[in-house]
Formats: sequence, C-alpha cells, structure tokens
Amino acid sequence: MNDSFKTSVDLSDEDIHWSPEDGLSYGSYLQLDRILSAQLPLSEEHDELMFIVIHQASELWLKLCLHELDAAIARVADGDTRPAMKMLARIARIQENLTQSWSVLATMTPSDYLSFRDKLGQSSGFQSAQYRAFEYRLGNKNPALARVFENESDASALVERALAAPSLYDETLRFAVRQGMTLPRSVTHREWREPYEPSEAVEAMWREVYLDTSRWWELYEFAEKLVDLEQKFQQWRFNHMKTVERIIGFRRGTGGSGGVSYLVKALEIRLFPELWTVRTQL
Ligand code: HEM
Ligand SMILES: N[C@@H](CC(=O)c1ccccc1NC=O)C(=O)O
Repeated sequence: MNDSFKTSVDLSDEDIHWSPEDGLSYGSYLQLDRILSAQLPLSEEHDELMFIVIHQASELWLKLCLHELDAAIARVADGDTRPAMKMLARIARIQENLTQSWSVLATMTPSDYLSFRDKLGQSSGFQSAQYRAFEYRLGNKNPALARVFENESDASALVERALAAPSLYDETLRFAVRQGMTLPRSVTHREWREPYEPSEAVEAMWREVYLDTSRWWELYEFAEKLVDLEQKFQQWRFNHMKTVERIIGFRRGTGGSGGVSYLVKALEIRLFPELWTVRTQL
C-alpha cells in the first residue's frame, strides 16, 4: 500500500472562509443565483430539465461565438488577420463542443420527448436570435428569417445589426483586395443584406492563393480557418437534423417548417462557396 496517497486535502477553516465583507464570491461573480433559477419546466416530466439546460448552455456558447466572431470580423476589416485566426479557432472548438451535446440530447427517446412536446406550443429554434445573428455574420443572409423577431425589440436589434453588416466572408474578400488581389466592385461593395452570390472572379482569386501559397500565405492560412469553421458548422447542422429525425421522425416542426425536410434542405447552404468549389479546380 502506498501511504503517500491522500484521502483529503489539508485546508484549515481559515483558508476557505468567506464572508460578504471579503467582496466578490464565486456565486456573486458568476451571477449564479440568476442563472440557476432560470430553469422553469412546464411539465412534471423528468427529461424536460435536460431539454432546457441543453438549450440554455447552447445559447451561452452562442453568446461567446458571437462575441468572438464580431471581434474577428472587426480585426479582418482592420487588416489584422492573426488575432482573428485565434478567435476563429476558438469558435471552431466551441462548435465541436456544441456538436457533442447532441449525444446528450439523444439519450431522450421519442416517448420521453413527446411526453412534454405539446407544452412547447409554437416555440422553436427558429426564434433563436443569437443563432440567426451568428448565421448572418457568417454570411448566410436570408432576410425572411429575421421577421420572426419583429415583436421582440432586443432580439430584433441584434438580428438586424447582423443582417445589415458585412459578413466574415465579405470582409475576407475586401481584405484580399487590400492584399493585392483584384475583385469586381459587385463583390467588395455589394448590398450586405442580400444573400451572397458565388462568383467566378472569387473562385479564380482563391485558385491563385492555393497555387502560390508562399506569396499569399496570410490569405491561404485564413482560407483554411474558414473551411474549418464551415465544416464544424455543417457537422452541427447534420447532427441536429439526425437527432431530430431520431426523436420526432418526419413530424412537422413546432416552428411551422416541414421538420427534418427543412433541416435537410439547410444542409445544402454554403457559407464560403468558392472555397469549396476551388478544390476541384486545383
Ligand atoms: C428534441 C430536440 C430538438 C428537436 C425535436 C428540434 C427540432 C427542430 C425543428 C423541427 C426545427 C425546424 C424549425 C421548426 O419547424 O420548428 C428546428 C430548428 C432549429 N433548432 Fe432544433 N430541435 C431540437 C433541439 C435543438 C437544440 C438543442 C438546439 C440548440 C440551440 C436547437 C436549435 C435550433 C435552431 C437554431 C433552429 C433553426 C435552424 C435554422 O433555421 O437553420 N434545436 N429544430
Ligand atoms: N422544433 C421542435 C421544438 C424544439 O426543438 C424547441 C422548442 C422550444 C425551444 C427550443 C426548441 N429547440 C429547437 O428547435 C419540435 O418541433 O419539436
């Protein structure tokens, strides 16, 4: 028997004492009274708490993703891609984390979920303002999806701002021009609220980057970060779709869409289209 193993850590009461005069505590700094009192199930069903917690945790992670993405876009606009790459790498790690959380949700069977689904009324992920703002800032501009926030002023402001601003990809293409690439004005000065239209000029620009990486190293590295981000995002979408199919089959969604058919369709969306098509052209 190795008697160097400890069964407890030596700490005196003095060491771990805390009283209000000492100022900030763990719980007050993290506002845990507010966060931990915000789970209010509408049913007596065991699994509803898990359903609420997963969504709340996802919204917290989304909040951080938006914070990182806004800052990353601002850095690219300033021509400073190195800090932006760190932020995008962090977003990609958070996305892995979000994708993993589908496996927790999948422990809920159809019977478990259907036992409280009626209580959810017409509420749905369609109404996630942070998710919509995140998608808009990533470049998936579909203005119609902003309409569900019309009656919520804070959500609407967040989503509208994201819709009206240039996306990560828009700023990347403007950065490429400042690096010496040539792109048409219809790309660098487009109407930001409109869906992005893939262009041959942009694909040719990426081709040049991938064929002469040492000359365009910064753009090359950045392009790969974008591809990483899009792949992670796609994995989140795919796992959402598959988990939804596993739990509700091909029922319609509470938000009014066809359900899985809508989520499958969304898998076709490309955020950085030419970065994918260029691969065939190399
Ligand atoms: C039992 C679990 C879930 C089911 C059955 C489900 C089902 C659906 C369905 C059917 C839609 C399409 C919209 C509709 O008609 O309602 C949708 C959209 C959405 N869900 Fe879920 N979902 C689940 C969990 C989650 C979780 C944990 C999140 C994480 C935040 C989430 C986020 C979203 C988002 C953001 C959308 C909008 C997607 C888009 O417009 O592309 N869902 N969900
Ligand atoms: N759209 C889901 C309901 C749902 O998942 C949901 C309901 C309320 C709050 C968040 C939800 N999650 C994501 O869509 C359904 O059709 O069952």
